[in-house]
Amino acid sequence: MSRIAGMFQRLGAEDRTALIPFVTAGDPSPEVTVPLMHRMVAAGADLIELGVPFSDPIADGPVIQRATERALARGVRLRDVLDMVRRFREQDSETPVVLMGYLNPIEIMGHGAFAAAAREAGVDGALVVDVPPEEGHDLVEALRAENLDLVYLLAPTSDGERIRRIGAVASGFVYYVSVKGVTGAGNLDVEGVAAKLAEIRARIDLPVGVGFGIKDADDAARVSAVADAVIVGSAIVGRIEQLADTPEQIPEVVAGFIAELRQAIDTASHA
Ligand SMILES: O=P(O)(O)OC[C@@H](O)[C@@H](O)c1c[nH]c2ccccc12
Repeated sequence: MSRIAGMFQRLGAEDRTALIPFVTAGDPSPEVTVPLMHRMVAAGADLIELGVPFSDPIADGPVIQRATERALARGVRLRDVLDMVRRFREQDSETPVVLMGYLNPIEIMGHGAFAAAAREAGVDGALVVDVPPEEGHDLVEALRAENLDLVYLLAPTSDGERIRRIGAVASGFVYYVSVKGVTGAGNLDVEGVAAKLAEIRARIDLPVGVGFGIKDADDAARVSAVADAVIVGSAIVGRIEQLADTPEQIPEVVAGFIAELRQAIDTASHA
């Protein structure tokens, strides 16, 4: 069983919802990321979604775009991100790591080379935003050959046919984007999310993570009542941005926020 499937199975048995923080690798500097990942796990993160910096991040809102710019300014590239995961794995063999990124840097490395290097570094899966499920893409085959999970995005606009198509190729979990637009958007409609999740679950037998627009403990609690995982990006990355000049404070402040989210989720799912 994959590390991701194992994590969801373990939490499911306890009737708990997973907490998935997103951070951009190398933001605000390369040294911060690995210690930050460990602190997030200690504070209650169940899986880490690690963003690979890319110069044209079409799906990302301003907060994550600025994080990407900080990381790129420090020269952080795909190889460096893999290296961070390798170092993270020296002390953590349990927590799944999913890389979130865009196709271009992967194509430059080569699909097969990327998949092999990701596997070897200890990556568990990838969410490649600009690879749609209908393209029987080489990358998909390459990742599958290395037993890496493939995470796909579903949106409020995804119809039954698209949900079915994604169900045929996805593994690990599927990511439901709870609001239209880019990351960091507002207006979380939990009832709308619940209705769409029922439609997804009728067609896909995988855990469903929900992200986009979850900005505090209250949002996390409400979403955790309906989702298998709560994904939080911009609210964390915004805190990192505020501490960009005092990076030594980042792990502690982010861990404090993660602990708050964790507690809200556990209280809500046991309610
Ligand atoms: O930032 P938000 O609104 O909390 O949403 C999570 C999101 O940032 C993270 O999962 C993510 C970052 N970049 C992405 C690109 C596509 C889909 C998802 C993402």
